[in-house]
Amino acid sequence: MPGTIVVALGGNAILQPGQKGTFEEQMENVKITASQLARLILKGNRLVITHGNGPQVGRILQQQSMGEYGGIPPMPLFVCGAMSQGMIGYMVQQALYNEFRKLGIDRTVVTLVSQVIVDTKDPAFSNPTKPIGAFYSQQEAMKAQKDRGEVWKEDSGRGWRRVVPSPPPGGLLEISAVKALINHGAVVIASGGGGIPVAVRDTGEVTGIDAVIDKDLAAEKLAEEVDADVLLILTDVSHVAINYKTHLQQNLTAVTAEELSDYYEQGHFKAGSMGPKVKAALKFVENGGRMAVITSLGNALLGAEGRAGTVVTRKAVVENIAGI
Ligand SMILES: Nc1ncnc2c1ncn2[C@@H]1O[C@H](COP(=O)(O)OP(=O)(O)O)[C@@H](O)[C@H]1O
Ligand SMILES: NC(=O)OP(=O)(O)O
Repeated sequence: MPGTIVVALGGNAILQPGQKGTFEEQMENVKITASQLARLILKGNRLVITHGNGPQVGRILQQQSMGEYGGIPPMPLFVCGAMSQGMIGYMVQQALYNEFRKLGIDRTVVTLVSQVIVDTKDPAFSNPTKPIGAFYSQQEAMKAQKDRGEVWKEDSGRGWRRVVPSPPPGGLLEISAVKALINHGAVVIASGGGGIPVAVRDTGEVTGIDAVIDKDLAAEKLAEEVDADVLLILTDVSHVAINYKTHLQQNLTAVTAEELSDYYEQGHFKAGSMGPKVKAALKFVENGGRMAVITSLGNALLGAEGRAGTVVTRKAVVENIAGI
């Protein structure tokens, strides 16, 4: 059944672990992603796209400190977030334009620079959890902690990454523009990297604040705002698993919000990776969304129909093809 789908693209859809992160590599990944997304449009769906920026915003931040060599002032983390929205939005926008042209789809694609309100008093500011940038060895991580006072953590058995504060998303300032563009028939790319974190000051002005919002939690908010039928979270694993990376690992296919919530409480999903995806999926269906799906990019088409990946509904109504 076609409907409005909010698609949350994981960092992997844009930059895969082990890749250097050149423009060409990222563009190639984005082209593969775009061909999947275009097929969702061909099936009659309306798409709102959001994306992660963890790998990119960390690299942009590192590039800033390299600039100091020539006396060029570095930009703060929240500006790096804005840069990452422009960079990734541009790549997705162009790749979709070219894919639509090939397939004879007549749709405008628009990227919106999006600001998301956060609470400066949130405890997340004193407990960094969001991994950004590339993966490093433990030795390199310890050195960065000592030399630069940064916080680094091990990320799901894949290596060490810098972590930064990740407060929960509040409202998206540009939401009325998102809605207007959807109603106009455009494919909208919004709230990239979870949105640029901004705080409302006493004067009522908003200003940027150093943090990286989780894109899955921001995607859920966006999905509620645009009254989406499906929240489709695309990442680098085909399923959410319980007892992940143990000999008892079991992939979840069709699961009710109640069951998934129990697994969440039991601590099966890591903070900073699968945890927020599960939290976003639960919130979406608990607040009335038809279905939330967490799966890999290659499963996007079947996933959008609840026929692949981990499919979360309020009640077990979806027939899931186990194993895909
Ligand atoms: N219980 C789990 N089931 C599946 N994957 C998990 C689980 N816990 C942690 N992960 C990790 O979560 C990763 C996906 O999260 P993340 O790297 O944040 O994705 P993305 O950048 O695509 O948003 C997977 O590659 C996997 O290593
Ligand atoms: N902002 C964010 O959540 O990015 P990733 O999904 O790339 O970690």
